[in-house]
Amino acid sequence: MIATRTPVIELRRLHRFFGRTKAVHDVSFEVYPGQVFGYIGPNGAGKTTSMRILATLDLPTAGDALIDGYSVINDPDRVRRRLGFMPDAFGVYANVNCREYLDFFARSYGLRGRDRRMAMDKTMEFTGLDALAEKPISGLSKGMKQRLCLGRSMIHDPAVMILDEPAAGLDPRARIELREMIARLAQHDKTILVSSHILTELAEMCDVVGIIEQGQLLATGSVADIQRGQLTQSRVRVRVLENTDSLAKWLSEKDGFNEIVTDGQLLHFSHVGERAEEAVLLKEMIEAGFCIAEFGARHSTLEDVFLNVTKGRVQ
Ligand SMILES: Nc1ncnc2c1ncn2[C@@H]1O[C@H](COP(=O)(O)OP(=O)(O)OP(=O)(O)O)[C@@H](O)[C@H]1O
Repeated sequence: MIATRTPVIELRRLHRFFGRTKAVHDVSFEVYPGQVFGYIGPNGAGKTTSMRILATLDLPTAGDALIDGYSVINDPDRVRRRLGFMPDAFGVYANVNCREYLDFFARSYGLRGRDRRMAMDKTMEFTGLDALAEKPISGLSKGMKQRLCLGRSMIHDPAVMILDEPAAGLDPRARIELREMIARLAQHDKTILVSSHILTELAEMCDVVGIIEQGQLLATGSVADIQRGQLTQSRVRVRVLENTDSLAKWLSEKDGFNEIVTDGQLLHFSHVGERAEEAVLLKEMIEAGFCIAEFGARHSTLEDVFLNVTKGRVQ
């Protein structure tokens, strides 16, 4: 999706303190139309607190949050109409089937007559729940309950969806299905803020990520942006046509290249530093007379980035 310049979700120096706990401490970021923003952090990082403020369920201690330009403090009603919130806990409703459950939320959003029926049909079809319309909620699997919860948060066709740890507790198949649904929502021009501590899940579905810990946003940007902004650890693999041991000795005399292992024509080593240093190293190897047939580095995954960024700061 191509981002335009007006953000749909905006956090402006958001703070929320509970006594001495700084649950959210000076967090600012923007999400643009059609983007999927991954909000990543360990337990207790402040994700739910910020999302609850965006959903107008709590107020900030300082700062503001805006949906489509409307402040959660000054214009909560307008915010609610534009926003669908999927909380991390599914509300329990005894003796209600899927259709009745969605119908209740459709009516709560003021949908009447034909509009309500159309919204129900669309939501059931989107979530794949049409076959289970008459099934009591108590008999649904966790994955189906999550679909229903997603359905409830999109019944009024909001432009913005806030999804708090939607993948938590799902089996792998249900996770894949959820991921596909989120991708389809983005294709329908929804702007999505989705939280998780399951990092690899978000890497595949998000355009942008923000890493939060102890209430503070440590990094935002695309995964590649975050990697560029810091030193990364790489495992480099080199194939040299001859003199592998000489190359290993030559390399061991340089700073910053460790865990050197040779295996026939192959040489592996670790490198912590800027990516550009590896390109310089390759040039130096060739200039030193080594016949390099292959040179490649294994890139960090989002999980690596997360671990790197939050290193030593997890609560
Ligand atoms: N109502 C509250 N009263 C007091 N402290 C709170 C309250 N809500 C949250 N906190 C504290 O604020 C911090 C942030 O919590 P929050 O639930 O936002 O984190 P989270 O990133 O969503 O974590 P999780 O993944 O565990 O849901 C935690 O230290 C939590 O104990």
